[in-house]
Amino acid sequence: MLEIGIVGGSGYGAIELMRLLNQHKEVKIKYVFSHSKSGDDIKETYPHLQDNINVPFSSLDVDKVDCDLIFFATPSNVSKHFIPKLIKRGIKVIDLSGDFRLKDPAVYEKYYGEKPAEQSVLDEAEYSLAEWSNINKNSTNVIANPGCFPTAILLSLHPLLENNLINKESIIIDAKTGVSGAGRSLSQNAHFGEANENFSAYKIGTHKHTPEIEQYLSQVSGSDIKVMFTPHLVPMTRGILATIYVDLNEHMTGEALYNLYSKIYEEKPFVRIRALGELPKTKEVLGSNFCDIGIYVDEERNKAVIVAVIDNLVKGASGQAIQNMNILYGFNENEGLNLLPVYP
Ligand SMILES: NC(=O)C1=CN([C@@H]2O[C@H](COP(=O)(O)OP(=O)(O)OC[C@H]3O[C@@H](n4cnc5c(N)ncnc54)[C@H](OP(=O)(O)O)[C@@H]3O)[C@@H](O)[C@H]2O)C=CC1
Ligand SMILES: CC(=O)N[C@@H](CCC(=O)OP(=O)(O)O)C(=O)O
Repeated sequence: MLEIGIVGGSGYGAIELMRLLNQHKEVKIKYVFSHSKSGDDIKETYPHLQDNINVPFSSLDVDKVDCDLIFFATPSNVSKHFIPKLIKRGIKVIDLSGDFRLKDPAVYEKYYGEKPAEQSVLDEAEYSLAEWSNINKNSTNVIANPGCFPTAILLSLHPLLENNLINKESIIIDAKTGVSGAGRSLSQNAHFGEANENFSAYKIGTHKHTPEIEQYLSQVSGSDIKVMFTPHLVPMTRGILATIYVDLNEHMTGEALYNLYSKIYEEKPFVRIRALGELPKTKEVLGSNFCDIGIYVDEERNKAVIVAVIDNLVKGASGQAIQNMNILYGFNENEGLNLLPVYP
């Protein structure tokens, strides 16, 4: 059994890790670390976990912790202070935060407003969009789990850039998220009175996921890619829907693009290409690790519109982190993640 620890224990990402790992056949949750609730019984904070997660919240001591792998489900500017020591002690790490996603420290500093991680660890960290992962059990010690918006967006755009099908300057991304994307701690935007019956765009041009998206797409295409990315907050708890507009390089039918996506994702169990004419809805992936993608080609205007949905807390965070763990250790990629969406 792989022994694991979870940091950020009382947050949404950690709770979702516990829900999913509880039915994973290859792992045992040895520690749930919490800096605010150390010593408390988990069920005092989360009664719904009663009798299922039987370890107390504890404090992380990097010199004493003894397990194989640690998930960090903490805000940015936390994991980078612990990870260098942990990997020196032979403990692998999957980081759900953004601390190790951006390779250029100056870009991290600009978008996160904080000092970047130690350069050597930043260099060795693997950004792992699970469907296109390069991780390897022998050499990977730190996995940077992608952000929630980038997950839906990069799975949608990867096939187009890899096959040089679009004008690289034409990418416009209009994305919507539910409020759980902001985490469990209180913030004015996620407050019921602000979010309920309301709909707003935010952080245009300044969102930290813009450079993350550009970094990945530039690697796939082999040239410098810039995108227009506008996130929106919608009054729902979970879910992301990204609508992506691109100019096609050459005339293409909807059927041809659908066939290309279907072939590319044929062997990837968590990406479902929806039938032509069908557009996915957030509830159709709720609680699951699926990313559903719908395709539309406007043949008159030579444009394609790709619509992708994920559950931000599963495929956008904890589910993908477990998928990455499965790939890293050679477990069945579906292990712990064989969940159909909750509907309605
Ligand atoms: N919510 C989402 O949809 C997604 C989140 N992410 C990323 O995953 C990470 C976790 O997100 P999420 O669970 O939603 O966030 P939450 O705010 O719900 O939880 C984060 C937890 O981290 C712990 N924490 C907070 N501050 C500190 C600190 N200074 N030092 C140590 N621990 C701290 C707290 O738990 P405790 O007090 O118990 O230690 C807190 O509950 C974030 O980096 C987020 O950006 C990524 C993709 C999607
Ligand atoms: C609603 C809301 O605030 N969503 C968050 C989602 C970010 C996230 O969770 O991803 P990271 O891991 O990159 O922080 C945001 O837009 O910043």
